[in-house]
Amino acid sequence: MGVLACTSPSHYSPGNPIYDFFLGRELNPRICSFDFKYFCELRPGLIGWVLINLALLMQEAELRGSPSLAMWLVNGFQLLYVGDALWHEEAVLTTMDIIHDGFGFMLAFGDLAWVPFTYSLQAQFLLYHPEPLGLPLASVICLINAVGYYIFRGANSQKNTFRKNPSDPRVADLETISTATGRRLLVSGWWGMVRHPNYLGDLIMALAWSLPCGVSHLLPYFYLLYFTALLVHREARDEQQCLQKYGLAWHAYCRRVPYRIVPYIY
Ligand SMILES: NC(=O)C1=CN([C@@H]2O[C@H](COP(=O)(O)OP(=O)(O)OC[C@H]3O[C@@H](n4cnc5c(N)ncnc54)[C@H](OP(=O)(O)O)[C@@H]3O)[C@@H](O)[C@H]2O)C=CC1
Ligand SMILES: CC(C)CCC[C@@H](C)[C@H]1CC=C2C3=C(CC[C@@]21C)[C@@]1(C)CC[C@H](O)C(C)(C)[C@@H]1CC3
Repeated sequence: MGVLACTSPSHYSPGNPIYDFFLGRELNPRICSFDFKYFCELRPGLIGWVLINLALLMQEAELRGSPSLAMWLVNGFQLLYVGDALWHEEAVLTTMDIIHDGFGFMLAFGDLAWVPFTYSLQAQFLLYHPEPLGLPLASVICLINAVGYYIFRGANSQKNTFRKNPSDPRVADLETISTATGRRLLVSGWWGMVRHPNYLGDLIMALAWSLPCGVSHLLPYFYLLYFTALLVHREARDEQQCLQKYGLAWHAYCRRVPYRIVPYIY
């Protein structure tokens, strides 16, 4: 990839071939302006995930006459998530994958295979294990998804708006801590509640995607379990990077906002 790239800095490598294979050597492999990592992060995997879900919904309609309410909910929630990612496409440029991680096995396999085939597990499960779902429970699940989405979107938009233009009226009144790099850290609003409010919203949505499948089987909860492990690990990596970037200011932020993801728990 390094040979093909026109302008790609190398990703930090400790010289360990397994690490290099997993996290990649190139940070942004490109052919001129075509950035492989940026393209793969959003387009093929996320669109493939929605198409697989839709195919499963249509197959259920063919098998049982019409798609079940549970199948509609799973399709609707995940379509909202993917639509949101594509609508806010430029926000992906500030994620850890784009800024820090190389385009190695983790992201290539993760984006192109893992996301479409494992993130559609709930819809696959519903096709083989139909789950009757009444309107009251469906409404509660919709509410859980709406709360998760509200936190996820609110937190991500607040940070992105602040990073783009700190004097934007939507964020100008928020309290901040100055750092030695000149960048400021938000300490009120969503980012004053926990240090990763966007992860909290994402996890609440993950729960809402599994609940329509009932509680008789662990399989539909695979995403929630995997995602919790991924975000706990990701949060620890991000803390390390922020500590390196912001030093004492990061310590001050941690004292001011002691919880990482879940208020009063973690
Ligand atoms: N569905 C999925 O499979 C996955 C989804 N996600 C989602 O992707 C989104 C992005 O996640 P990710 O890239 O991990 O991390 P974040 O979007 O949380 O970004 C972390 C960065 O934000 C900045 N930051 C941290 N605290 C503050 C603060 N108080 N004020 C201002 N800036 C701050 C720091 O960078 P700097 O200061 O340099 O700007 C830090 O490195 C999340 O919503 C996550 O849930 C993530 C992984 C997988
Ligand atoms: C193969 C391994 C076990 C794990 C691979 C991890 C990857 C699948 C994830 C790492 C970060 C991701 C993000 C999204 C999808 C999953 C991967 C690639 C994301 C594009 C999903 C949609 C969101 O709105 C987002 C914020 C744009 C996400 C960015 C991080």
